[in-house]
Amino acid sequence: MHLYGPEYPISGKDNGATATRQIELAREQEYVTSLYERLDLLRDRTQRQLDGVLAQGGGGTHQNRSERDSFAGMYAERLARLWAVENGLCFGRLDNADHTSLYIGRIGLADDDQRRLLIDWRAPVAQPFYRATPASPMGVTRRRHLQTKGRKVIGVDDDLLDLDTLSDEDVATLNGEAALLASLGAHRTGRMRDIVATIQAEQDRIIRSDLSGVLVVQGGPGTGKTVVALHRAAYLLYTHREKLARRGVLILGPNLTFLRYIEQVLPSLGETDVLLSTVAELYPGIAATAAERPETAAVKGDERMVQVLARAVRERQRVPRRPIEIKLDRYTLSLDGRTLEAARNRAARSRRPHNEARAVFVRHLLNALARQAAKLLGKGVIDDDELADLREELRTEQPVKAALNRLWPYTTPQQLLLGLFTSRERLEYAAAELSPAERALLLREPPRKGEGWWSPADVALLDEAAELLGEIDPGVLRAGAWMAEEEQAAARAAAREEDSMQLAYAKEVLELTGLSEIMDAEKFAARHLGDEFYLTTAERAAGDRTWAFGHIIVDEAQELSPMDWRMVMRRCPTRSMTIVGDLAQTASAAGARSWERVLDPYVGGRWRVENLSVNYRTPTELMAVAAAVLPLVGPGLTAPASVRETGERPWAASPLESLPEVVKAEIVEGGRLAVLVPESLRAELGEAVTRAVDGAVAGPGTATLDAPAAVLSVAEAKGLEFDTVIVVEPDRILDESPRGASDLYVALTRATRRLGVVHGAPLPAPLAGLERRGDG
Ligand SMILES: Nc1ncnc2c1ncn2[C@@H]1O[C@H](COP(=O)(O)OP(=O)(O)OP(=O)(O)O)[C@@H](O)[C@H]1O
Repeated sequence: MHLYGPEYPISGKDNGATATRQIELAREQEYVTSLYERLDLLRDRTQRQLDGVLAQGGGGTHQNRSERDSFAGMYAERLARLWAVENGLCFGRLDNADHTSLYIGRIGLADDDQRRLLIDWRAPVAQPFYRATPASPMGVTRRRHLQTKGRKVIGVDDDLLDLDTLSDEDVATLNGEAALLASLGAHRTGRMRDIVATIQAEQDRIIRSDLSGVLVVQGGPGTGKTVVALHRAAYLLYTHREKLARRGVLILGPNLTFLRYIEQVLPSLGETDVLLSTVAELYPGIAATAAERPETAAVKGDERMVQVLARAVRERQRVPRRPIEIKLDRYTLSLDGRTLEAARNRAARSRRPHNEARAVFVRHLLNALARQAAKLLGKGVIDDDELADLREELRTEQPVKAALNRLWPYTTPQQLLLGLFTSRERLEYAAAELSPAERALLLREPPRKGEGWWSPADVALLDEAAELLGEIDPGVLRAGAWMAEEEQAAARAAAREEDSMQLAYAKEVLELTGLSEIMDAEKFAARHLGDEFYLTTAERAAGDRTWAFGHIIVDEAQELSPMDWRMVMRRCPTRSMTIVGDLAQTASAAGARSWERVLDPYVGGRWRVENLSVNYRTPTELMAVAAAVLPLVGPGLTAPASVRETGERPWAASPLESLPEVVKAEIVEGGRLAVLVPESLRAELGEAVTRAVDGAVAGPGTATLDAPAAVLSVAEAKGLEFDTVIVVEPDRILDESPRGASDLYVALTRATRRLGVVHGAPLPAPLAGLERRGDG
């Protein structure tokens, strides 16, 4: 039963019931108004507390300042949280069999006597709001959804769970599902919304599942995997705040547009300190934006690259068989093959990474050189102290330093990969297990000025290389003498950029906290940001390659390559993870085909899987078309069941040239529209549509989220949804990649209302039966 407010007039057939509903609405309004009054009061109080701290100014001891800053940070954060929950503060009520009622909302509120006024949706007592059913009412007689607009209650919608305990009047005001269906039928805005008011029972189980261990959430398109994963992040932060606030939560998504699409969900749930990232951004300081062929990315993602990189590092440690000479002012020293080999073996046996094992290698050789020098100086037998003195003397000699650098060079991950991928000889040495064709895919030109060189698939390789190479002593790194000249310039430029970023951040912090009047941003940056004092956990984690997160959520997880998984697992030694994906949607050639193969190497069968089976996005009529394509993806796959019908039938139109006109005609229907095209036609069709249709935008980029019409490749539309989708040349989408069938399935499942196909080439068999529209 839906109780409509004045903005939703209902038929006047039953005036008695209408009056009852109006009274009911007025009652709820009264309560909701009192909650907002409480919220306003808390905001005022917190603002005053913040003002009080800020009024103390910037003086005092370091300890005073740091205490003040952390109080200011705490109050500012609390204030931000209180402001974030303005919309939809309270969205539900539970009536219990013991005649008590609880109101459920985005945060918990209590009065000054600690009486609960509003329960946070994540609290255990709120669980029945999402889980109770007539078969298992969990002590609840009625679940009520409150619809609000601003601070006004505009509708009330009830689920009856225990008929016997309700009065006749109550029974007259009951219904279910209206809140969910109203939410699903709404126009899309280009940004994902939270679903806190309408979480379904199967989703709630996942959201509240244990923090520890690996949880796989498998589900077809539109089953809410992403939105559930985000609510799970909010739930875990609420329930394990202490643990997770320290170590942080990382959410990985497939691309930047997707991250922009989901970025408002957590703040709307009052959680701001979560790191959203793509795999391509996981190596601090590297912007991995270069495009490359999918076949190349597949080779880079292959597990055999572990061996390739290990051998590439060993190649840097090769020593000559012939003796080498080191000419000093007073004498000439020499190192024979055997000594070099012995030093190398000793360093290798230390099992330290390359840059750290260098100390072992160097020490061994310096000892050999010092003994030789003693002999040449006629010193006979020398003791340990004398040996040490000679060693240190030799260490500073330029020719000795040069020889050691040649024999065991300090190496950064960037240098290792650059050296490997730009040299046929090095590739042949290091990548023996790859076929000549695979090696050819890896070989490439050195970087050109102003051109991005690193691709997303390189990031996991850089990370692997960083593990094999280890840290370079910061003193050595700062001196930079071991770097080539252009690298030194790049390092200096990076340092300058970092400084200006810190300054910009300092200004932002000061403005936010109202301190800008009394504190100079430059001094503030020097004092606080230098020691990372003011950074949030997520910001600190973003800048640290070795950060270990408290929990990681991987969305569209089927796309990660084995090398990506190695990197992600290194970021989460406790293996507390939520892995969200759909194997039927795998597009990347290096992506997953089974969760066992992905996870068993790391957690040996100790992972649990939850399935989501209901599609909340795509109506039945559209899902039938997508389901027909599923057998092309693989045998035995089933499509999720849609939760609603719309009566809108999918259609097909020709010729291809009619596309701009078709888009113009469809755009009139309102909402957001996407034209999903094969990669090879993207430029051409993007141009044709944007020229003809006002406001249309061609991807990639986040501007496509806000445009009324966007032309995108299927990869760019991953994880997104639109009111209307037009899929172009499905036959070419199928043929264009080894996982073309998955791509087509993804494309056909992006619409929430309307679906059309525009084609020039014949339609693939599963789509041949589509209703024709206006063929010319
Ligand atoms: N309980 C719910 N109440 C309201 N809306 C919901 C609910 N569950 C899911 N939705 C909506 O359904 C749509 C699909 O959700 P989501 O994008 O999370 O699905 P997905 O499984 O990640 O899809 P895909 O794999 O196709 O990317 C979103 O608009 C989401 O808000």
